[in-house]
Amino acid sequence: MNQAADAQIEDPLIRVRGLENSFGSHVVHEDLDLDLRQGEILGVVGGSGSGKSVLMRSIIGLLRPKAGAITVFGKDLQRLTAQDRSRVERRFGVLFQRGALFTSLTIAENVALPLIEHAGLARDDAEMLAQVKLALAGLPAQAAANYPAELSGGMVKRAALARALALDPEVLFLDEPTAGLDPIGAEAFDRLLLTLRDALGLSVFLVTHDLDTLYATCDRVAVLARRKVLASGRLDVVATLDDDWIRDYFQGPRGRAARHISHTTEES
Ligand SMILES: Nc1ncnc2c1ncn2[C@@H]1O[C@H](COP(=O)(O)OP(=O)(O)OP(=O)(O)O)[C@@H](O)[C@H]1O
Repeated sequence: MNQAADAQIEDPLIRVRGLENSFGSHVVHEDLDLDLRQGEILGVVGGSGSGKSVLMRSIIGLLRPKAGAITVFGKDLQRLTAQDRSRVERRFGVLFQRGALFTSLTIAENVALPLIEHAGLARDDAEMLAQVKLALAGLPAQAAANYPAELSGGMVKRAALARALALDPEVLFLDEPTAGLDPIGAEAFDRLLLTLRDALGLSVFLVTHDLDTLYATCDRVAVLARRKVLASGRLDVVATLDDDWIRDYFQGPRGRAARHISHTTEES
C-alpha cells in the first residue's frame, strides 16, 4: 500500500468544498467535501444514483456545479479562464464507465487521437507513441490494428486506459474500470493499476462497486451517501464505522469475503 494513506499532507491535489449539484428539483450533492491526495488511490463508493459519476464529472469540468469550490493543483477551477482551465484538465486522464472508445477507429487510432488533437503530434508520431501507451496498459502489439468490437471487454478497458494515459496525466479518473470483467480480468486490472500508480506517480480517483478492487488497490475510501461524503479515510477504519449503509456495504457477505481475501493475500 502507498504511504499517502498515513501521510499528513497539507494540500491535497484536489480539494472539493461545499459542492452542490442538482437536476431540476433533484438534489444530488449538498455541502459535499472531498480530498484527493498526491499519490493515493482513492476509492469512491456509494449506492447506485448516489452521485459518484456526477462528482467525477464536476471535477473534470464536464458539469458546472450549482455551488461550492473545486481546487485542483492549488487553483480554484471556477476562477480560471477557459484557457487555464483546459491546461489543468490536460493533466487529467479519464476512463469513462463504458470505455467510450470511438467504434469506427482502430485501437491505435483511438489512443493517437488525443495526441494529435491536444499535443499537436503528427499522425505517424502519434500512432507510434500510441503503441507505447498500449504496451503500458498491457495490450499485445497486434491489438493496435483491431477495432473495439473485435476485442474482449478486458482488452477494451485496457485500450481505454491507454487512451487515458496518452497525455501523461498526473491524475487518473476511473469510472467503474472493472465492471463487466470476469474476476481474473478484474484482478489483472487491479494489479496493473497499482503498477502504473507506482511507476508513473499517479493519483487516482476510482469510482467502483467492486469490493475486491477496493481492498486490493485503495489507500483510502470515500463513501457517498445522503448527498455528501459520509465518511472518508483508510478502508479498515471506514469499514467499521457505525452507520447502517456502511455496515451493510462493508460487512455484508460480499464485503466480508473481499476483506478476507485481501487479508489472506497480504499474509501470503
Ligand atoms: N444529466 C443529468 N440529468 C438529470 N439527472 C442526472 C443527470 N446526470 C445524473 N443525473 C442523476 O443524478 C443522480 C446521480 O447520478 P450518478 O450517475 O452520479 O450516480 P452514480 O452514483 O454514479 O450511480 P451508478 O453507481 O449507478 O453509476 C442520479 O439520480 C441520476 O439520475
